[in-house]
Amino acid sequence: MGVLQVQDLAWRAAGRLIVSGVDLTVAPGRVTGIVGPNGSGKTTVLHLIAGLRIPARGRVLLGGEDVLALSPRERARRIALVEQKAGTNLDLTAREVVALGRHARRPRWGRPDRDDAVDRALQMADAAGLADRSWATMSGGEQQRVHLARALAQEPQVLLLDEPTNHLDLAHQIGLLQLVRSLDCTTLVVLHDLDLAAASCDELVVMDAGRVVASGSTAEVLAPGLLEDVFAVRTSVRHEERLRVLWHGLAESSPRRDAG
Ligand SMILES: Nc1ncnc2c1ncn2[C@@H]1O[C@H](COP(=O)(O)OP(=O)(O)OP(=O)(O)O)[C@@H](O)[C@H]1O
Repeated sequence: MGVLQVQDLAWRAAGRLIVSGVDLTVAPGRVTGIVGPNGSGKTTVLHLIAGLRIPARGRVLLGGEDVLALSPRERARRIALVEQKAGTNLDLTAREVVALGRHARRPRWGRPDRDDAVDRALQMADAAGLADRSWATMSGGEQQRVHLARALAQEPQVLLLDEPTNHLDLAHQIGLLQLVRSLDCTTLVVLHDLDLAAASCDELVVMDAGRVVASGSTAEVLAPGLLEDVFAVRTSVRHEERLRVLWHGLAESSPRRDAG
């Protein structure tokens, strides 16, 4: 399993740079969180890493190989993305949605063997009870668990998660992040909840206005001064049985926001 390296990444749309100068490195098996205000470029970075967008500058290397040089099949065997908003209009059951994740792992010719990976993935995502339910009738949180199962069924080296907990109840939020930590995957996860990020990420990357403004170990990065600057919120950071971020209210003013 190779290291994930993002080097000097930039992407342009509608005549403006949406992200630029983005560098990050995720070691095999580590969980790195990306945090930042709305519109700061987090989803764009995940899409660039997944090879869904072509960078204006820079590159993404997985184990030293440029992800854009990989065939779509090879990319799907190595990288799985759970999108923030992902729907399908097709009338599929949850099991059929998860089976889509096996596409790149099936033999190209001949009948596929019975594939236990779909059941395993459904169980890991606590979605086995949903297997025969219609995708279209599921709640947001149920759909989110099935999407995670689809990504797990890919058996990827790199797991990219875009706000994977935003529809989940608290037990499933904690369960998902514990699961992610237990996987043998290199994981990059976008989170809005700084306390969940504190509890579950080895490293953090903070984005603001399309740039990385801080990165490093979670304990180093989560400093109230930086959080006030970037998020315009007053916080305190506690080292209790785990690292915790508590918010106290909006900041009076923020130099970074006021400048923007
Ligand atoms: N195809 C596009 N054309 C024009 N602008 C775009 C396009 N895609 C993204 N953007 C803009 O780029 C900026 C960054 O978007 P992105 O979705 O990466 O942010 P984000 O940090 O993930 O935000 P959020 O926390 O709200 O999900 C936003 O201002 C968005 O409107």
